[in-house]
Amino acid sequence: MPPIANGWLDNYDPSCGEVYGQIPNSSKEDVENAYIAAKSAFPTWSKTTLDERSRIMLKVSELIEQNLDVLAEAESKDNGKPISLAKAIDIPRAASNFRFFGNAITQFASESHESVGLDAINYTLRQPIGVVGCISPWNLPLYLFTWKIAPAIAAGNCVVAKPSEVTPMTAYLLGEICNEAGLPKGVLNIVHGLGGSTGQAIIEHPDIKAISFTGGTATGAHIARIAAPMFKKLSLELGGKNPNIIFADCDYEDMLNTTVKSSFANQGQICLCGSRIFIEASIYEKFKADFVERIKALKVGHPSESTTNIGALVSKPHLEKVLEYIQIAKDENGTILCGGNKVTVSGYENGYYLEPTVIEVQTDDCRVNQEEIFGPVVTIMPFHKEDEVLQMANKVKYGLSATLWTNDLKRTMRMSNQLQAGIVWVNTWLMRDLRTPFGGVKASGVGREGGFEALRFFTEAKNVCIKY
Ligand SMILES: NC(=O)C1=CN([C@@H]2O[C@H](COP(=O)(O)OP(=O)(O)OC[C@H]3O[C@@H](n4cnc5c(N)ncnc54)[C@H](O)[C@@H]3O)[C@@H](O)[C@H]2O)C=CC1
Ligand SMILES: O=C(O)/C=C/C=C(\O)C(=O)O
Repeated sequence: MPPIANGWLDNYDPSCGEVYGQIPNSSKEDVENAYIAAKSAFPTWSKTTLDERSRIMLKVSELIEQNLDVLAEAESKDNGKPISLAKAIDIPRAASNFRFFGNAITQFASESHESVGLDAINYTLRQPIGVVGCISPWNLPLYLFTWKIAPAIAAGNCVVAKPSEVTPMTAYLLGEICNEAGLPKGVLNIVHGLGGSTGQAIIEHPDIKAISFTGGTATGAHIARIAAPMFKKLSLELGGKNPNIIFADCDYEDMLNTTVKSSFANQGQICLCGSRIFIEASIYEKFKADFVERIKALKVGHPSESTTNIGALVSKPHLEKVLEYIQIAKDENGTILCGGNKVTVSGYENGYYLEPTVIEVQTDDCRVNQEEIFGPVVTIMPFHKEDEVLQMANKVKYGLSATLWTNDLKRTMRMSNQLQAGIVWVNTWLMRDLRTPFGGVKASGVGREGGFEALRFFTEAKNVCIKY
């Protein structure tokens, strides 16, 4: 539906820097209408059988898979990521999110507790909350939008959902798919628009009782300030500055291949990317030479080219932010080992392309090692001792994920226990099992997504105690 106040926003194609469409800039009134539609759908949807909810969600998943090419092209055009990546990762994961939660809801069980000796039994209901808000970012648009919506509707809620204004296209297409799959009207209400107005209207809405948000830490803090005094349930998945810790005893080739991906996949715009690489001193010089050689070989190019490894950054302001950090690195006496410059792609001269950049830093407390850059920029530095690297790994305000490369089991256990992170990967990166808890500590967020954690978030526990 067009926005009531007829406000529109330009939508850019980052691969060429041109406007290619317009999206609604929804007002508070549009959000209110979305809320009213959700509220009226809730009594029926919350009583719809689990089998029927599951059937519709599996149909959505199937339709996402059938529309793989269209969705991947749309995602790539909106975001600048290589089409090959959208086809291999983003869109299949969006389908998995619906399939996973469509199945999970049929296995979700509540608990009972017998009060032995008191002749009483307690059972705990897990009731849907009502109308909930889902707000997602631009880096993995459909992947993260569906990661929130799927558990919310599986649990029987109705949703007001806002994708990022920077990458709205696949959310729009998902709406059509949900209609085709037979999701009843009002269960999912997608509103487009700016964070500060449309998003703000969602978080301020007195009757939207839970907010699931993924995005920047500053925005997360703002949302918490508004939502906490209203006693909303909050799930905040925020930024990261994740350590990638490499010991000399690791499987070197495997580590090198994976580290290229964990540094630069999706142009480094994944909150889980390992942006601070710490290497044991005995293999530092070898790693430095091999890594830089591999990064120099990556091809920056138009997202539609099958040979492109690194596409365009998502927006001009974001490109400028990342370039500022490269300047900060130079000012801090960091050494740019490769990259650092904008790239001009022939025929797409105004696109937002940047070389993958590796910076050698002297200390772990410089700004480029402490602040989230969220682009194709990583730092490297050597370490000598386990305690030393553990201390550096933990000495940031964030605590989302950490990656550890070692074949020493005792060290794995010691480090995993002490790393301040919600997720630790050992000898792998971004290996996802959707049943596992997903989220961060410290400034990386509050709450956990994934599996039954997400279904618990999107339900209220009510205990019933019966004396017999
Ligand atoms: N997944 C992650 O960890 C992400 C981290 N970031 C980080 O955040 C920085 C800023 O990027 P942005 O695009 O500005 O992210 P953002 O946090 O502002 O945007 C994420 C979502 O929140 C919405 N939003 C913004 N202000 C809001 C408000 N007041 N109320 C409700 N919703 C609101 C946006 O419209 C978007 O849908 C990035 O440079 C990066 O460092 C950005 C995107 C994703
Ligand atoms: O759930 C996942 O597999 C990945 C999530 C990634 C983000 O939340 C992010 O980059 O913001």
